[in-house]
Amino acid sequence: MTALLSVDRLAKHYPVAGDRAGRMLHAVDGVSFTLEAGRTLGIVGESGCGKSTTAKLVLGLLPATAGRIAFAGAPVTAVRDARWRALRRSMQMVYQDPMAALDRRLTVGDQVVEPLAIHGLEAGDAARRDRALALLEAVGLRGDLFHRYPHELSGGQRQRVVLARALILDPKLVVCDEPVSALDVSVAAQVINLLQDLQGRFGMAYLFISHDLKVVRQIADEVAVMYLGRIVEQGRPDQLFHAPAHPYTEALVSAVPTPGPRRRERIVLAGDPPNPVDRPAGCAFHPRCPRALPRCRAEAPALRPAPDGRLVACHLVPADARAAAA
Ligand SMILES: Nc1ncnc2c1ncn2[C@@H]1O[C@H](COP(=O)(O)OP(=O)(O)OP(=O)(O)O)[C@@H](O)[C@H]1O
Repeated sequence: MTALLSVDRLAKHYPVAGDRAGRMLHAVDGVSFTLEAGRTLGIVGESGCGKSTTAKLVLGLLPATAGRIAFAGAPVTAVRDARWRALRRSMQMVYQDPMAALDRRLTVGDQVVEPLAIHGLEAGDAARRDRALALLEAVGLRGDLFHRYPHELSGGQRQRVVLARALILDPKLVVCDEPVSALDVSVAAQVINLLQDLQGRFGMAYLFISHDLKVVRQIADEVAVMYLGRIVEQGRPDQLFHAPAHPYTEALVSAVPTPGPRRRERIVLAGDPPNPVDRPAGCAFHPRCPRALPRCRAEAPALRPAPDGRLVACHLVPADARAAAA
């Protein structure tokens, strides 16, 4: 079966402004993953690890330095031709700040139907209105908000409008970049529930980006942990939460408060993430790793399957013997 989205050794490097040595910033540095139709892949990691850049590359909003992206079997590039526009209909984006995504001068109803006009899919006025009302209902908004303006809504309501607007094109993939980070905890939980409900109803896949492991755990079928432009661990949320294998995942998980007696001791990592211009030699995590070995300073670990099927890039984690022999 062909994956809906397949990303192969994707990289995005930026020249460092004014750097005489011609050094490059490695924002994304060889990321590979696949996402099946109707599933959710979460991407987590600290600020600056390359999550948003990965999202923009997947959507064809930025040209990649290297690597390949295929969506429904067709290559994704950032060349804005007719094929790109057709692909973009099937891939929608939901950002952190709904106010920035909405046009202050348009009513809720007009915002929701606008993508139909942008993509030349205009039906009659009545049909568009019915479709918008159905989507407002699907995202849990009352029809009487149709004539309201974004500033008259709460943050949670605005994010629901953004979702209705994304869904009117019937996308196969919705890239959600920190979609609930700007919302209060209880509203964020409602929006996460709504996202799950909408996926059950409409069947789209989510690429769900967040710095918040707790949120990703709730929604994702699979989680990829990024560190300095690379995936360091990828597996099911329960695997990563109950027994994180990479010391970086372990530190992230230890920072998530858990109720009850099984409280973990929080692992505080030394220092900030290193600069992606001066990527440390060997494993990029070794300067902050509490368990680094001499080998970690010299040799970059590959992302390999562990015996339980997850992928881990760490010299401390034994590889699956079958995969190692292959
Ligand atoms: N246009 C650009 N030019 C140069 N460097 C960039 C550009 N965009 C991003 N970067 C750098 O690439 C790295 C990855 O950035 P990115 O925004 O993808 O990270 P992120 O994990 O999404 O972080 P955040 O959660 O803060 O958005 C950072 O070091 C960032 O400064």
